[in-house]
Amino acid sequence: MTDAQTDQRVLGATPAAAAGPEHVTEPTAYDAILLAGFGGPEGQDDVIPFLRNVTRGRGIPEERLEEVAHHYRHFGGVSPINDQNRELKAALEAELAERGIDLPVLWGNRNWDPYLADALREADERGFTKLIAIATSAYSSYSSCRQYREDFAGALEATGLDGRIQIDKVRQFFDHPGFVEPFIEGVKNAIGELQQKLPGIDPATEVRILFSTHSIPSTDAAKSGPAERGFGEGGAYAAQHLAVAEVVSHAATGGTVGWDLVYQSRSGPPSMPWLEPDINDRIAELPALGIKAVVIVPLGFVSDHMEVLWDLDNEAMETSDENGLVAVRVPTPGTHAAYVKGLVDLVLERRDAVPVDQRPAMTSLGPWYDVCRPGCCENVRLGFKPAAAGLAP
Ligand SMILES: CC1=C(CCC(=O)O)c2cc3nc(cc4[nH]c(cc5[nH]c(cc1n2)c(C)c5CCC(=O)O)c(CCC(=O)O)c4C)C(CCC(=O)O)=C3C
Ligand SMILES: [Fe+2]
Repeated sequence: MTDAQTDQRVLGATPAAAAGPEHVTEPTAYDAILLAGFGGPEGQDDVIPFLRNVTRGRGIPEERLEEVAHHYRHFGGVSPINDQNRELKAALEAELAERGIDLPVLWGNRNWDPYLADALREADERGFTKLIAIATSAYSSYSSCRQYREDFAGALEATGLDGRIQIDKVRQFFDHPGFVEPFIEGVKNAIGELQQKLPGIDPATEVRILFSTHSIPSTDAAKSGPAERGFGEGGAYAAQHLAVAEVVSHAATGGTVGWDLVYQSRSGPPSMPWLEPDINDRIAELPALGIKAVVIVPLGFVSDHMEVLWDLDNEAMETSDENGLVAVRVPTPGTHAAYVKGLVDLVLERRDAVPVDQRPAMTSLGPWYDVCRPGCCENVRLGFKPAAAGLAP
């Protein structure tokens, strides 16, 4: 580093940036990939214990738990999420093998068996000490980033492997082409499908694209992303979704079709503000605007799990129907070849410390940080707990 660069870094640096690099500049010899999932029940007896795991200490009303239990019960008490992660693991292994990359994939969940702690015990038995985690979550917020990091720290503590195993995490990948391209393809296909179903429909005036993501408490949203970067009320969480929605809309329709960012799956008590508008409320407003059909894009999710199957395919479809709208739901990335390839690219980018200007990012917000900044994605209600894969607190 020249003196000028050193000076600039010191003078221009926020305290957080001074605490360590945002993007790694040294390669790391990882031993294995840790695929970190949410977890879900696999039978009726698992439903309540799973829901208790997810909501412990979170102030989620009992009525909401009963309602969500009913969603799982409807599908035999089985969430599709674990099978989807088994398929993703197999697809990653096939992609790694094809590219001649010797990195085993270990899978562990935050909220259900196999747990993160199980994956860490397996790592230890196999002599692995450096893991690179891929969480099945693309955006920045407490629930979608920091909570995974806290659960890594909790699992290290619970297994006594803290200090012996290092867990790093690939950057939030909301604007990585591997995540974004399947949505672009999906929106293009969905508009074609609507034109078949409703011959003569004018997408520019009669179709609306609804980009849907998980609602989160407004206080969490405001604190999402690095503490030193102001993103306004919705924080990095809303800013990232808006930026990706803009890219998808432009690539799929040339920006000719109107769109909204909407939220789903709100769960806190009514007294607590969560991000809005709810997808169902927005759908109900559309007929008055001359809209005849909607494209529902599960932009906040990586697979067709319960929030997608119930809250979109069931509820939002029904609301569309009640409002006389034809609706098509776009697939999530799932095991789309571009997504699987993209996740492997993210691991290699981090392993090899690829320079920032050579990292793919489809919005001006990225490529996102490798190392979460101090205070990143705070949960004001819960305070800071120890978290791996980032700078303290
Ligand atoms: C941002 C976000 C994502 C996307 C990022 C990511 O994917 O990580 C996500 C994903 C998921 N959420 C899921 C399930 C649940 N989430 C709940 C509760 C909550 N989610 C929240 C946020 C998010 N959640 C929040 C702020 C709460 C309130 C409690 C708290 O403050 O933590 C509850 C409790 C009942 C309820 O309140 O709904 C359940 C059962 C499943 C599994 C689905 C399946 O089984 O197929 C998945 C993938
Ligand atoms: Fe959730």
